[in-house]
Amino acid sequence: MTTTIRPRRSMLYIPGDKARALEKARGLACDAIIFDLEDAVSPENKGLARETIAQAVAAGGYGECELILRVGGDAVAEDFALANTLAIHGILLPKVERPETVIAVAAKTNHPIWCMIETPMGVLRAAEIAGASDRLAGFVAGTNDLAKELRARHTPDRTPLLTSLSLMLLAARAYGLAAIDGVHLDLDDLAGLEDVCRQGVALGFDGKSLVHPNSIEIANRAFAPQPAEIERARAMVAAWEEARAQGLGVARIGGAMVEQLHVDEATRLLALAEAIARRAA
Ligand SMILES: CC(C)(COP(=O)(O)OP(=O)(O)OC[C@H]1O[C@@H](n2cnc3c(N)ncnc32)[C@H](O)[C@@H]1OP(=O)(O)O)[C@@H](O)C(=O)NCCC(=O)NCCSC(=O)C[C@H](O)C(=O)O
Ligand SMILES: [Mg+2]
Repeated sequence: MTTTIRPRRSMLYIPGDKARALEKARGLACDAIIFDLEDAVSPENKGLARETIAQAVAAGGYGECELILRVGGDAVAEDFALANTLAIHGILLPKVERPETVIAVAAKTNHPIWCMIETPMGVLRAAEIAGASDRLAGFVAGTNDLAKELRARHTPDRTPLLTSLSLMLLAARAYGLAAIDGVHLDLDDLAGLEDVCRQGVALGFDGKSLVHPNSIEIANRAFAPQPAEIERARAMVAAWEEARAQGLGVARIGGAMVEQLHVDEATRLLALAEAIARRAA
């Protein structure tokens, strides 16, 4: 069995007023682009950013990339007006703290909705937010705002953020939503980026939000199923089919017991690997 699955290993933010970066992104291997109208754009450049994004999206050339518009800051009504004219795959709402925000936005646009969880209230109400609308596609962690609001430090192991990240993930998964990890601050620390990507995978995130092209390859590699995992998933499915053919409800590979739930996860992993391979081709 193969299920439809969309790789979201790498989501690259691009400030909406940076025409050169929007152009460069056409040749990048990220799974998604977040056109930013919030924190990365100064209030005086918001108009320019809207125009630049509109031209870039109309010109196209982003291939299979999922295109998402982050609205926000001042003049948010104009951001929604723009979103409704664009051929994009979703809008991202910053600093969501209550389900009513999602419900109100669902009435304003037909695009799938993503929410940034990046405040203490957003984390505490993540489950209510996740269940607010069937138009919700996923959560993106805003670890910078979160650290600021918590008065936490950015430590290499991210211990101060783990409770918030886990609560956000629990809520996302409870409602079948995607979950994307926050950005890595130090652009030159690629070893550190690799470590936090591994941590994000272990926590259960689907991918990582990024601010620079130099981090795409690392995120793509980390959030893709690893060769050993693919091999094991195939072995699991084969062992399971053999067991089922004998009327059994449990199988064994090596020292490990295999039940339906393990096969479900192996099947998801294989579908993700296939989707990534299709994209690379
Ligand atoms: C961080 C940057 C300001 C660094 O810019 P710069 O020093 O100019 O980068 P480089 O000279 O190394 O750039 C090399 C080339 O790569 C292109 N580039 C750079 N960044 C991007 C990008 N994000 N997307 C596409 N292309 C990019 C440059 O144009 C150069 O190209 P070329 O001309 O061919 O050499 C900059 O990277 C940047 O602006 N990044 C995005 C910042 C951003 O969007 N921030 C907001 C989102 S993060 C956030 O808000 C988190 C969240 O809300 C939270 O709370 O945690
Ligand atoms: Mg933020």
